[in-house]
Order: sequence, then structure tokens, then C-alpha cells
Amino acid sequence: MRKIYIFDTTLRDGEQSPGVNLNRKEKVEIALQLEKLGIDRIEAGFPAASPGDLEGVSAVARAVKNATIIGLSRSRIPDIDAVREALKDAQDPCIHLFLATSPIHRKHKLRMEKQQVLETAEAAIRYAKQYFDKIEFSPEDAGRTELDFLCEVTDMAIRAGATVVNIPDTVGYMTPAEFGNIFKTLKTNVPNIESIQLSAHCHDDLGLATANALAAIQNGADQIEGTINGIGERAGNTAIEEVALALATRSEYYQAQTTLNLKEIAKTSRLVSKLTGMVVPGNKAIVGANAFAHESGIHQDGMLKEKTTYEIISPETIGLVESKLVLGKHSGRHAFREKLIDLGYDLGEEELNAAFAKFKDLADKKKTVGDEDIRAMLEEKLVDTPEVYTLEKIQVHYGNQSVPHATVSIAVAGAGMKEDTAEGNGSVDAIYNAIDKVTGEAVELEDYSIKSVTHGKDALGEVHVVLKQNGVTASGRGVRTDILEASARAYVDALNRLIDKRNSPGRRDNMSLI
Ligand SMILES: CC(=O)SCCNC(=O)CCNC(=O)[C@H](O)C(C)(C)COP(=O)(O)OP(=O)(O)OC[C@H]1O[C@@H](n2cnc3c(N)ncnc32)[C@H](O)[C@@H]1OP(=O)(O)O
Ligand SMILES: CC(C)C(=O)C(=O)O
Repeated sequence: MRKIYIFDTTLRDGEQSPGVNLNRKEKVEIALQLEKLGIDRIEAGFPAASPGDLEGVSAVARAVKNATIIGLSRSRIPDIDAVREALKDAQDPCIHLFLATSPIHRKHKLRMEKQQVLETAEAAIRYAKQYFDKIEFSPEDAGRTELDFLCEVTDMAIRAGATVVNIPDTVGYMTPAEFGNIFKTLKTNVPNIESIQLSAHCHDDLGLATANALAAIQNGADQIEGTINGIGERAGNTAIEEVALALATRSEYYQAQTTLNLKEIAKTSRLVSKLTGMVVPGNKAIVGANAFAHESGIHQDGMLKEKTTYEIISPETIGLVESKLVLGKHSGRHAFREKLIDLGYDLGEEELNAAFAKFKDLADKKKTVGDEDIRAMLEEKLVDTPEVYTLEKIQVHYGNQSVPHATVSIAVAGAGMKEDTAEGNGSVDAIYNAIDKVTGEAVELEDYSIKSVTHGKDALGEVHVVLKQNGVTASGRGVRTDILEASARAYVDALNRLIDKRNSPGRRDNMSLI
């Protein structure tokens, strides 16, 4: 298998993401993690950009021992001297020179003819060659450069002393077929092309950065440039983790591999996200929070039977502990049962079906159903009390300028559906007064407490109440996403328990749920 060298530019092109600014300490922290990941070459910054960046590149050059450290430079002597200064302590330094070659850049930006471009780049490479053994040269916007001129520039760079020629698709304009063809053309038309390494640097403006990098590999590229999490100028760069995992997963197809320590990928991704402040989208390939999460019942069933049905990469490969089965409204019984077993519940078929129906009801109201939601849902009724009263419906009218009132409908065992309305000094009070009117029970509310079971706007609310009647107390519990409904259910639950106690006076109070 051919080795593909990985050139990480998180600290240079990645830092060009709007809003990202890494200080010296942060650059070193990321660079040391990149070293652990096994990155071959680390572009630490653009030393001529600012004294701070020069210092950052210097600090990385001093800290990292097992990777080539690179500084970017325009084809200008002061920039090259800044890289010399920044890399003077590097064990394995390399300068990355660039000059745009496309007609658009030549005409509008550089205002140079082809010949001037050739001469300027050659002079820069020859000057740098006095100080650096390793020189990478990039014809910026190579993707939009005439192919014959690109061959001429590459030939010049090799003769002047470049050791790597990098082909940037600076504006993410290429298709995989076109980009691959550039490498094929350079390989066949440029003399001594085998004496240097060819590299690809892609941008993601059309979402093709990874596809283009892989096409370059298939057509002879030795090195891929990219960033962790695909951050970078505009839409970003090739995501290194995507290329690495594509090669690892489809090695039989690409016949090429990296020497990255893939188990460090998740950790590196988290660190880069934390220090750059660039949040990784949930659906981002390889490192997104959902990349190994399965929500729908059919997929979860497949995963429980055999993980390879829905996972082409195991999460352990990139250093994650395990895949996640996320319970939500698309989940099925297999995943639900598995979760209950994990949580220590052993339900019979009938109980499982009842719990599953409740779960689906909850999942319709919540984005995801977590462990605490399930525990709260299952433990809503710890003791199976006969239901004299079953809450069917509540309707609350509340306004801060008016007296709240509530209507409740309750199915009463042996007496059918009853409904009544009452006012109160708050919504819960109005509900409780309406329940009292429907049931005709004279009870005192001894205690009321409410807590959030989980976090977020759609968290479950858990209400506990204690009711007292003729010296007998009973507690009840209600759990719902809506706290008014949870309050009503807790009250009705406590009423049923009171009646149960009344009907079996000798029984010990085993109902306290608080
Ligand atoms: C595709 C890429 O990602 S390339 C890297 C992009 N990264 C950056 O630009 C980040 C760091 N840059 C900076 O801090 C600043 O742009 C600096 C310090 C490098 C230069 O700042 P200034 O001297 O104020 O120039 P400014 O950025 O406004 O303009 C760029 C100049 O460099 C020229 N230039 C652009 N690329 C090159 C090159 N590769 N080699 C030589 N000259 C170049 C431009 O033509 C322009 O020249 P002009 O002033 O004669 O018109
Ligand atoms: C400096 C070069 C390689 C670059 O970043 C680009 O062209 O996108």
C-alpha cells in the first residue's frame, strides 16, 4: 500500500476561518495533539502575518519533535526571512512558498504576466533553498490555471529546488474528475516529477473537498493537505479525518493508507472545536455527534442484531467508546427493550407494551428520550393502585390580568365521565379545585413539590403531592413534559391512593414515593 502523507493546516488555513484566532499556547496545545495523532507535517502559521503568528510558529517548532513544521510565505524575501526566524529551532523545518498562477489571479490580483509569475516564484524558491532543504511550492488557484502553464510552473519549481509541489483548488471549483486529471497530466508531462512529492490542497466551496482529495490520491498525489473538522477559509478545507477514514475503510479500493493513529481523531476534533470555538455540526462525517448515533427503529433493530448492518466504521476506531442508540419518536420495541434491560428493568410482554406506548407518547413531545426520562416514566406508578379516578382531560385558562380557571374531565369508576370547572389563585390551584369539585373528596394538600427530571425546554417535570383526609395521608406522583398536567396527575394519583388506604385500613403505608 502506498503511504499518503498528511499535511495539517489547522493552525494556518484553519485559523483563517472568520472569527478564529489562536494564541501561542493554543497553537502549541493543538500541535502537540496533532503530533499524537501522527500527522506527518504541521503548517503552524504564516510568520509574516504578525509578530504573534511568528511567535506561535516558533513555539510550535520548539514543542513538536515528531513532525515536520512548516511556515507559509509569499514569494517575497521578507516573508521568507520571517519563516527562517520562526523555524530556527525546528528539528525538521520546511518552508511553504506560494504564488498564484491562474489567469484571474495573475490579471487582477498580482497584475503579472505568466513570465513574471515564473520568475518571481523561481527567485523565491532559489532564495529559500539557501536556508531550507525542504521546500513546498504552491501555484495558488492551480485548479483554474491553464494545464500547460501549470506543467511549466511545476517544472520550474522542481528545477529551482522544491521538494513538494502542492496543487491547490483554492476556491473549491474543481470536480473530482477534473482535479484527478491535473495530477495525471503532471505525472505524465513534467520531467523529473518522480523526484518530488505531489500534494493536493482542496477547499469545500461546493462540498467536494474530500472527494477531490481522494481523486488526487487515485491519480498519484503523495500528500493531502487539510484541517481537523474541515475548518478553514470560507467553507473550509478537506477534513483530514474524512480522508484518513476513507482510506482506512476502503483500503482495498484506494490501495493507499495514512500512518495516522486514528484512535486520536475524536479527541483531536474536540480539542480543535474547543479552542477555535467552531462547533462541529451534529451530522459532520466521522466526528459529528450523530455520526455513530442511530435513532430509527429499523436501524436500531439492525444494530442490535449486527452492527455492520448500519455502521461502516466502528466508533472505537476513532477513539469513541461506543455507538449510541438514541431513543426518539422513530425508535422501535427492540431498542426500547434493550434500553430497559440496560437500565435494570425486567418487564413482561404486557408491561413492555404499555411502557412502549407511553414512551411513544413522550417521544412525540420530546426531541430525544434520555435515561432519566425513561426511569421517571416507568416509576410514575411504583405501586399498582386501583384507579377510582382517571384523569382524561384538563383545560386551563391563565392570564396575568385575570383569575385562572381550569376545567377537568375525570372518568370515575362505575359512574362514567364527570367534568367541572373551578377558579384558583394560580393554575395549579384552579386544577386542584376543579378535581375536588368533580370527585367531591374533601382533602387537604399537605405538600407539593416539583422538579425537572432532565434539562432543556422539553424536560420532563416531576410533581409530588401529599394529600391528607381524616388523619390519613397518601402521596402521589405525576411526570409529564407539561408541569400542569404532571400536577393534575400527581393529585389524582394521591387521591386513588387515599381511597385505597381507606378501603384497606389495616394495610401498612407502603406508598410513599417521596
Ligand atoms: C490562498 C491562501 O490562503 S493564501 C494565504 C492567505 N492568508 C493570509 O493572507 C493571512 C495573512 N496575511 C496577512 O497578514 C497580510 O495579508 C500580509 C501581512 C501577508 C500582507 O499584508 P499587506 O502587506 O498589507 O498586503 P495585503 O494583504 O493588503 O495585499 C497582499 C499583497 O501581497 C501580494 N501577494 C499576494 N500573494 C502573493 C504571493 N504569493 N507572493 C507575493 N506577493 C503576493 C498581493 O498582490 C498584494 O500586493 P500589493 O500590495 O503589491 O498589491
Ligand atoms: C497557500 C495555498 C496552498 C492555499 O491555502 C490555497 O490555495 O488555498
